[in-house]
Amino acid sequence: MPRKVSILGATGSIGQNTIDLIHRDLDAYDVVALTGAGNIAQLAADALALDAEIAVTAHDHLLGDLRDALAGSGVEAAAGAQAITECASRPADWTMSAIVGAAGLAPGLAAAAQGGTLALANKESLVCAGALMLQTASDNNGQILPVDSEHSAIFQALIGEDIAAVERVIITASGGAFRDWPIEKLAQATLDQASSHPNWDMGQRITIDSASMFNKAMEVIETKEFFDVTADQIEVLVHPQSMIHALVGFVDGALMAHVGPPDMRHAIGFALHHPNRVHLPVERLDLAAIGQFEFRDPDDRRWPALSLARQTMAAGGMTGAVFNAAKETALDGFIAGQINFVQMAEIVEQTLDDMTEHSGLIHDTMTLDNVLQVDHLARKAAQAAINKRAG
Ligand SMILES: NC(=O)C1=CN([C@@H]2O[C@H](COP(=O)(O)OP(=O)(O)OC[C@H]3O[C@@H](n4cnc5c(N)ncnc54)[C@H](OP(=O)(O)O)[C@@H]3O)[C@@H](O)[C@H]2O)C=CC1
Ligand SMILES: CC(=O)[C@@H](O)[C@H](O)COP(=O)(O)O
Ligand SMILES: [Mn+2]
Repeated sequence: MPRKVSILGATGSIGQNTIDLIHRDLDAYDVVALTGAGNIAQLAADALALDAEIAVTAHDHLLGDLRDALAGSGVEAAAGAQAITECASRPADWTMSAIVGAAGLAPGLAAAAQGGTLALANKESLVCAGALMLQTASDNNGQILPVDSEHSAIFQALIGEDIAAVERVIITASGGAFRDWPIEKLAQATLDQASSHPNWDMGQRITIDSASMFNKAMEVIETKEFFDVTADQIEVLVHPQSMIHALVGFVDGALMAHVGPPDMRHAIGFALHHPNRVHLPVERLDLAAIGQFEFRDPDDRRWPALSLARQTMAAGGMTGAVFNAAKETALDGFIAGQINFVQMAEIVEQTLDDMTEHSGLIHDTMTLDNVLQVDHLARKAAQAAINKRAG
């Protein structure tokens, strides 16, 4: 029986890598839903090639273009955030959650609520609402498998292990585009410079987050939400080669490292086939040619995002939604040229402080509505902080 699969964020970097794997063995899958936003040509081409049930764009004004591209094919077309959430709730055995940003939260929850396996690349949904995501999957006999490379690595290192025997979890960070820049030059970093990753080929937003270390800050929170470990057990280690993705340290002193090339088709393929391991089309590392692995401690002055993540975890409740919304708004501000690279962390810090006036809401019950309300207020506060600096 072919497996029913859906891909949310199909036109992006993770989505395209997922389609690459599915394409190689198309008879094994029935594609239910593919979603995208602005890239209608890609969305339509993939929906046709994979014979999807439905293709959905996030943008209402692009529905006509999508309908035209799919005319006569039998593939349904739809548009809007609501339609994405609706298609995510259609029965599927396996769903890839790879929309970028908090926009992926409601569709991810809808997919988790219909049971099946949710392969989770959208780290923002764990940062904003980790407990809700996990509870929703477990209430509906579903499972969430991590796709973020570090979290897939931790998951793999923990197979057959007792979590009580874990002493620490180390996630690696490439250091991003400005790893070796003088700190005093960072305020002049341009959008182009920040949009280039030394090792990974990814979407623009996560690439800039890697340069600011906000990606790793999110991943520290993601680790705490997904695995049964405390914030104090999570460490970040700069590893410029991005070949060791994470290490788990056990009480007997052993460190289990996950090593592989920087190619997301490993983590995606692992989540697609778990609990089996199948042949995947990724490079095999030649360790003798690599010669050595390099490590350093992260510098808090260069990457203040890491201590902001610690502050966020200590504050608890829905502070993760504040952190994520502030980070997304600050990133928009940097992309739009309203603030400089260094000011992104300042905006997040100020938003965390300003949002303490909503501490009642932040510590209320975690529901989708409450998370979205926190997200909305935090975006407003972050935008106000940006406007103050810009004007
Ligand atoms: N790329 C990577 O290697 C990794 C990514 N991740 C995470 O996976 C997620 C996706 O990242 P990545 O693939 O790089 O991102 P991309 O920017 O490449 O792709 C994002 C996807 O989301 C769609 N999209 C954008 N805005 C919206 C919206 N408002 N509503 C619905 N869909 C939208 C895009 O559509 P369109 O392109 O048509 O506009 C595209 O399909 C992120 O959460 C990221 O942090 C995690 C680990 C590694
Ligand atoms: C591929 C992946 O998982 C990214 O999240 C990666 O971690 C980004 O690289 P950085 O280590 O530079 O954040
Ligand atoms: Mn990662």
